[in-house]
Amino acid sequence: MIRARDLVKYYNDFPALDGISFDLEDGAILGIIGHNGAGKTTLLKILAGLIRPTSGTLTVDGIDVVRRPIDLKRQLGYLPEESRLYETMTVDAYLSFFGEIYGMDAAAIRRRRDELLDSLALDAEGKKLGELSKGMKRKVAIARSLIHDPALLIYDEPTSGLDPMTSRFVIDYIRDLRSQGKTVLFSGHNLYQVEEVCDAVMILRRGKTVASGSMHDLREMFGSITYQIHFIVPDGAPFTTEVAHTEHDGLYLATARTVEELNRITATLTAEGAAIERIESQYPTLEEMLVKIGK
Ligand SMILES: Nc1ncnc2c1ncn2[C@@H]1O[C@H](COP(=O)(O)OP(=O)(O)OP(=O)(O)O)[C@@H](O)[C@H]1O
Repeated sequence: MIRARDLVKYYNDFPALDGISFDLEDGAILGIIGHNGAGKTTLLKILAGLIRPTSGTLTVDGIDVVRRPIDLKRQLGYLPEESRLYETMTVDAYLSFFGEIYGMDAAAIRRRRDELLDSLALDAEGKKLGELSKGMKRKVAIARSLIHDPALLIYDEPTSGLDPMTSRFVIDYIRDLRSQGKTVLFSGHNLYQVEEVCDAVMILRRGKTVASGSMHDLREMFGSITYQIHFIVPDGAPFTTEVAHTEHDGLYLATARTVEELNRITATLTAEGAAIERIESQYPTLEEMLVKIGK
């Protein structure tokens, strides 16, 4: 369980984070989104114990991360926004090196490394890190974050710069990590992916949380569902209605904002001789929410 209270981070006199609080249960995925410079990386680095907040408290499973960041290391896997890999090392040597840092024995390292390379579909036999594609490098960095089988993963823009296929693979992989019981916090600019995979989303703006919760909570917060009522009217029949609507090539469309309004409109239209063709629910997307919030 992560418990953050009133985290503040100043870079000189600039408040990059300005009072962030949240709780996150084990085994959940939290997506952190916001415009460039909103404070996502700063928050993730604090959560990973890499930088200290100017003030505020943070505990992960009872460990005080601000006071004892080293104690968190064993159960934490961190993927930086840009991971610098040791270009001349092979993948095997690189992952072994990090396994050793975590005190794993050679057999355990080999087992875990093979398991990870297999699950990440990474075939880099004998290749040096400097010879790998961007997608392969990202997968190596993900394998590195998982070598010691940590319970908490903090991923800064895990799919940034990846092609759609690799990006999808990484998102599915993150989903699998949750099904293994791991807790994942990640930042991203691909809002569709965040929306798809996260149990909870936090929207940052200028170092503050402007909204957070499940996608359901956020949709409610940002103006809930609208219902689009598509209907047709019998050929040649004169059709007049009080219901506000648009018409294009014989296809009519009316919009309702509540279930009550939806029921009222469909009843009225039907009584007036229209046939309801279909009703579509429309939710505000994360992208629309970010646009609404502004920079
Ligand atoms: N080491 C630093 N020294 C001074 N200012 C910094 C430092 N790191 C970040 N900042 C500033 O803090 C603010 C938040 O930066 P941060 O990298 O956390 O944002 P972000 O939301 O991750 O942005 P992006 O989406 O572009 O990666 C920005 O205004 C940035 O310029």
